[in-house]
Amino acid sequence: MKRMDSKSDNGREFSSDDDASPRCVMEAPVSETESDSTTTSSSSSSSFSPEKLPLPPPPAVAAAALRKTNSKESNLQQWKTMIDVFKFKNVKKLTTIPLLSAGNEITRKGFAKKLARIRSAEDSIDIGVIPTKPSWRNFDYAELAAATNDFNPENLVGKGGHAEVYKGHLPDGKVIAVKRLMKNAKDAGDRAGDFLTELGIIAHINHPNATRLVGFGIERGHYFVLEYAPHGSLSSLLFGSECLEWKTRFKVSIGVAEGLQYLHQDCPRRIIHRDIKASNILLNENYEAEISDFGLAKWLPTNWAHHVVFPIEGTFGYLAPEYFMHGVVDEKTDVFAFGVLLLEIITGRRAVDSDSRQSLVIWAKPLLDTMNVTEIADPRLEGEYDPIEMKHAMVTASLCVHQISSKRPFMNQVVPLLKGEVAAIELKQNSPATRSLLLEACDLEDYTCSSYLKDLNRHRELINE
Ligand SMILES: Nc1ncnc2c1ncn2[C@@H]1O[C@H](COP(=O)(O)OP(=O)(O)OP(=O)(O)O)[C@@H](O)[C@H]1O
Repeated sequence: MKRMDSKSDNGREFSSDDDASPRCVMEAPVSETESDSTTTSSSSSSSFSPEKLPLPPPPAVAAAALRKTNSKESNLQQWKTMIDVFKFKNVKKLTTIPLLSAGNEITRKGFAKKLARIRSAEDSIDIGVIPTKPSWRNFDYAELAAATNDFNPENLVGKGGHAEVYKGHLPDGKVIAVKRLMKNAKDAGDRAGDFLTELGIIAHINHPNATRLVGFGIERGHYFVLEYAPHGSLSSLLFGSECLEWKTRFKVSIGVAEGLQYLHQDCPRRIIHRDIKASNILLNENYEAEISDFGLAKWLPTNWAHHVVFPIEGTFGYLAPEYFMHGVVDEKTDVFAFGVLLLEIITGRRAVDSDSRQSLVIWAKPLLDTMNVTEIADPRLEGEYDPIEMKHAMVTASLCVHQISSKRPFMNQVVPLLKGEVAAIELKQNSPATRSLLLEACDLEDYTCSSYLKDLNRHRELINE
């Protein structure tokens, strides 16, 4: 469940290129005059003058939320304060975006160029698709407290590194999950920014295999109000006391794959999740998978092939090599994590064994290469699985955890592969040969299991330092 942050190997800082995304959310609730004055005052703290730049992108989801829900003055003030703080942070962050090459001080000209790139990427995004009448709303603290019996510990259904999740009931009988973000080491502005980014992303998503937003709360903390998933997380079922039957496992695998395909390719603004793992897959009343926890998710505009990000965040055991070694992130980072998740579903083993600290990818590799179904399958299944589905799952997992990112399939290839609608060989023949330069530099044809293990260990050392 724990995420970890770490420094890159030489300690240099890569900044996330996508500060643009939260800004889209942020600009919304402030009127033009207010917006201008806020930006100007923020900019005075930095050497760069954002007011000389093109106008910000049009309003987005938070505007819709605010228009719909905020009648109270105090509420508006709360938002405004959060927005002011966030804008200040955002401008500060933007002024310090380093160049991709290590050690280079960013120049004003370089920054302007970079920002122009960011803006042109944003401009290509059609955000007109945001629903004008969102079904979610702003909850008062009193409503959330009433729903959760004053955040009674008995209602606590889950706890992650960043949040506590409480089961609750609304007056109309709807069952909800209230995710209360915990105060962490970050300051108020960063927390508000993170909250708004996550809110913007969840509000944007509309797919049966992704968690559904009921609303949010901003009084006395930051809250997401989500549809309640009665069967909890895949992690609790897969590694629980009872054996999860193969039929459900396979259904969940397809659901997650379809949810990821939606995020990567089909939703109006492409999204990478960056923290796909068993505890972030929830199961609804029909045991259908819902991808949850968008705390690390990033917008991925169409004309950015990938990002270089810092800090490296995610969950140990699920991280793709190019990400934990070089900070390179794109949708293939999620594909790798999905491959690890598939291996967990197949084997009933965790991504990293808690005792031996052995990586599941390394353990499974020889069994995948030889298609050794009996050895790799979870012994708790006692052979009770569909061998064809198992083989499809193995072939898919094997391709997804390829050390070389460009050799991993895209999620719209994974779905038919997993369903057995296409063979791996056909996939290879139809794959486009395009490779990005940066990935080309990171991909080493002779990247072996042992070098992966070495990198993984080095990475673990860095986290523990
Ligand atoms: N909608 C929901 N319905 C039921 N249970 C939920 C729901 N959302 C979250 N949970 C439970 O709460 C746990 C923690 O939630 P979540 O992963 O969102 O928290 P987090 O602090 O962001 O986690 P992380 O440590 O990955 O950052 C989940 O693993 C799940 O068991």
